[in-house]
Amino acid sequence: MSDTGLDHTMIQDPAEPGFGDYVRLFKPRVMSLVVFTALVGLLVAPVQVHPMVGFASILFIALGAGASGALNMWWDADIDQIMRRTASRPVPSGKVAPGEALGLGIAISVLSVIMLALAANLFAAALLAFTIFFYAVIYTMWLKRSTPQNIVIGGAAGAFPPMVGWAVATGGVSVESVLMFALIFLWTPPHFWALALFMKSDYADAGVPMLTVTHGHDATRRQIFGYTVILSVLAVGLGFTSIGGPVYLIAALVLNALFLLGAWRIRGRDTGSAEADGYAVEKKFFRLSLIYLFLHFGALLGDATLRGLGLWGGWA
Ligand code: HEM
Ligand SMILES: CC(C)=CCC/C(C)=C/CC/C(C)=C/COP(=O)(O)OP(=O)(O)O
Repeated sequence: MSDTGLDHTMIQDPAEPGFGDYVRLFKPRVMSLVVFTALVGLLVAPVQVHPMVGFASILFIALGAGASGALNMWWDADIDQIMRRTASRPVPSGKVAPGEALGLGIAISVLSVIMLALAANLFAAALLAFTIFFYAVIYTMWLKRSTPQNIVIGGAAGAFPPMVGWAVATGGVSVESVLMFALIFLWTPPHFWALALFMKSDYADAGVPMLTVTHGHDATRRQIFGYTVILSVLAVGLGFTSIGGPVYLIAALVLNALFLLGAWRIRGRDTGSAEADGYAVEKKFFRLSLIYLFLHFGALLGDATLRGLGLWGGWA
């Protein structure tokens, strides 16, 4: 056993890993939305950066995000091996050796932070370093296996990227960048717990104390609704700041009405009714959560474009 609790005898000798295995080590699908929120944070900031600086910064943020994913996969290989959804990942399936995942994760993390400091500024780089540390150490190594509040607190890691993007452009923090952080922070519990409702047995088998496992489905349904109410207020409020505008406000009103409706329907169900329709409502809500976040950030870009064209002058 390693200090991660990973029984390496259960993992086959790493066969020749292909390029695709290394790509999967970096959790590209999840990280694509993370990187998009960082890009929006950078583009909606009141200071314009040179396109080359912007491009390089996003590349280094993407590398940092991917590297933190590799560190997560290295540490979690023992539980990923148990869960059906994750068993075929490169480390638990034996395609990439644990030491290689760790080495790549550390090397690329350090490289991404140094390169962001050189391309943009020290503050943005420090924030990226903190985000990587938060996801790989605070969430993955500490909270995930110790508390059902794991994803509430740990979710902060996924919320930092737009602040990093904003910091690339401005070198600092603002009310707007904190509100973008809060949007993702409050979105993470409904996003994840909806999935946990239809994946409970996986986490229980792996001994991960997700809320569904420790407090049951009914409590999780109530929590999803509670977070969605607070999220909706904040999401609409963001529309009245300097980065909001008509595009965002219309999108936020529609998306939050749909999200609230979905959360309300989830709250009104019990395990029996959910099992009867194969968790259709929860699965739909999870898919909607991805569209929800993508469109909120996309709409912020829409208003930034209107401002750039002189078609929208702000609320004041
Ligand atoms: C602690 C916080 C979070 C947890 C525990 C979590 C968990 C998950 C899980 C278990 C999946 C299932 C599919 C998979 O394994 O790829 C998933 C999917 C996804 N998550 Fe999250 N998530 C979190 C935060 C975020 C954040 C902050 C973002 C982006 C801003 C995000 C974006 C996505 C996307 C895009 C997918 C779909 C991936 C696909 O199509 O395969 N998640 N999430
Ligand atoms: C810039 C930067 C460093 C960004 C990091 C962004 C970040 C923390 C994203 C978190 C999203 C994510 C994959 C959560 C999965 O939780 P999990 O790892 O418990 O899920 P799993 O069960 O699928 O492994």
